[in-house]
Amino acid sequence: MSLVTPELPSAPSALRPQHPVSRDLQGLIDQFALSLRTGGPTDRLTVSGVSLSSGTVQPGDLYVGVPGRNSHGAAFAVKARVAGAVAILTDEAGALIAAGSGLPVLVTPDARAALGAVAAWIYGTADNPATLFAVTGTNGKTSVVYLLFAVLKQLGITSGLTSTAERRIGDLAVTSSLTTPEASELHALLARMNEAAVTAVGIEVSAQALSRYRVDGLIFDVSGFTNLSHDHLDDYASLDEYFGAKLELFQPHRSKRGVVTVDSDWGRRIVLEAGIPLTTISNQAEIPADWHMSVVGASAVHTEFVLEGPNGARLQTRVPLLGWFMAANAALAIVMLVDSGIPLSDIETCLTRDGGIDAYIPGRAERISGDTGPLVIIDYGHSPDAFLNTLAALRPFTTGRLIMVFGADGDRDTTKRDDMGAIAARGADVVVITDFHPRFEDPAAIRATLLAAARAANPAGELHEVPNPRAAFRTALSLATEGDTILYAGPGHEEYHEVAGVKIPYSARDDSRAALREAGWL
Ligand SMILES: CC(=O)N[C@H]1[C@@H](OP(=O)(O)OP(=O)(O)OC[C@H]2O[C@@H](n3ccc(=O)[nH]c3=O)[C@H](O)[C@@H]2O)O[C@H](CO)[C@@H](O)[C@@H]1O[C@H](C)C(=O)N[C@@H](C)C(=O)N[C@H](CCC(=O)O)C(=O)O
Ligand SMILES: Nc1ncnc2c1ncn2[C@@H]1O[C@H](COP(=O)(O)OP(=O)(O)OP(=O)(O)O)[C@@H](O)[C@H]1O
Repeated sequence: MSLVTPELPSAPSALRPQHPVSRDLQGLIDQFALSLRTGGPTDRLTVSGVSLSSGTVQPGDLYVGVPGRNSHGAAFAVKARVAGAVAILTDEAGALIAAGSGLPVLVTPDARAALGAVAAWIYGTADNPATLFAVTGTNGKTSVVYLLFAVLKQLGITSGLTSTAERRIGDLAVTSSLTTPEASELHALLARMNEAAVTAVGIEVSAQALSRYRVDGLIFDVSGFTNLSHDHLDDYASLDEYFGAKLELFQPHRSKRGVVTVDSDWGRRIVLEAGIPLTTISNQAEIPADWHMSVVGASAVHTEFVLEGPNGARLQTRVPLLGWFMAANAALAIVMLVDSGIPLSDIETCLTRDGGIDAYIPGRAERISGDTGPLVIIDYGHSPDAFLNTLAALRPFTTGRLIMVFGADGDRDTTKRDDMGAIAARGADVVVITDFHPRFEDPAAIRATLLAAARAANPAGELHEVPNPRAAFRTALSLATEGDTILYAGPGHEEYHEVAGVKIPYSARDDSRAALREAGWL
């Protein structure tokens, strides 16, 4: 039985503490040396929460207005007041915009930079009683956070997580929007977790979160690094800059200690440039590291591995997930737990009792098919490296043809598309190119780029272009038979397809299950 089922209840109220705090607004002004520009007296006002968006303001909130790509948040001060905000915190430019809003206007030089500390003060989360784990890297963050959660549950420890897929407080699940919540939401969530007696939290930390102060006001107990490869070059000028954002997690103002995968030059650079004590882990025997993971057995539904560490430490266990990289993610999670003070022997005892890690990770190398028909895997991979890894992981379990369905998302890093097309065409026998969140880009142009790259990489390869994702999957299924594998990469756990600003309901998991049933395979 899987540890976590996808059908858990969704409860947006779980993102806020159930027992709201009440903080004196004047105390906030004094604590952060804020200047009061306009508005009425503040001496009797209290604050019970904080919000970065007028759309999420709850009565009693401090509304924080920051400049964005489209507008200055201060422009929504009236909306925030109507929703119940008691004051606005903003910058000098915002103070001018919010002057007539009827809210007391508190000014600080950079309101986004102040948000984490302010939210921690309001929610009382600065000295968090829970053990805080952070995970960063291009691929594997969500998986490691879920694996931490799973092992903690098997150890009997009530834990929480924030990830691209979900926020979790014990068994309660809430759908996520951002990978790492804004600081206002993160501290509210941690306060809610404290109420629920959560004693360990896994937090997925994107590079964007580090660059945008989203994890300010916290110091992580143990931070993990998976890997770094081409992604997000729409946000960063170079891979070096992207790396620099992630490196910050391994400095003393962010984390107490770290566990770093040293299989890449990027991991080895963290070892040289970090300012905190580090433990190293490698998935390759020849690379020197404190811990080594090696895969000792695999099927299409599980991966068995051995983890060996200092002083003869050794653990052999399995994950109910496909691919060496899931074993690497599990090994990283286990070493992070050991570095937080949990004895390896305790972990071994419960994993042996349960026959391995009891984890379910929505949309990550997730098997959709049953016992007959083609093997169907839905995966959230949308970077060249993720394609490379999942295709390589699936090949040994494919006696027939490996069919890959994928697209590239619009309004995101366009420079990775050539590699995505080329890797798919070289690694799969049949490629079906479809649309995947074109957003405001022309979907036909995105497909044309992928098709050209795929054709150039493998001129003799079988290529199909099917714009509609539902139809694309059905095309793949019509080409498949027993022994074949279909890898549908991109949508993972997501429940919508985003076209020109509209989120059209679409679950690749549900739809591909339906298609398998229509074809008589399920
Ligand atoms: C590019 C970027 O970082 N955008 C973020 C930014 O939005 P923006 O600059 O477009 O904001 P805006 O629309 O100009 O609005 C300015 C301010 O007014 C507020 N506002 C706006 C309209 C309104 O009616 N009321 C209101 O209060 C907004 O909340 C915002 O604070 O500020 C918003 C909140 O303040 C963020 O939610 C939003 O993240 C968007 C959704 C985003 O996609 N971010 C990406 C880059 C991201 O962070 N991705 C990583 C994942 C990386 C991975 O794949 O691993 C992540 O951690 O999620
Ligand atoms: N350790 C790993 N090394 C390389 N590829 C991986 C690893 N773990 C996962 N992947 C691939 O990356 C995809 C995304 O995995 P996951 O969601 O865990 O990563 P992520 O870093 O959280 O990405 P995102 O923030 O976009 O969700 C997986 O579906 C798989 O294809």
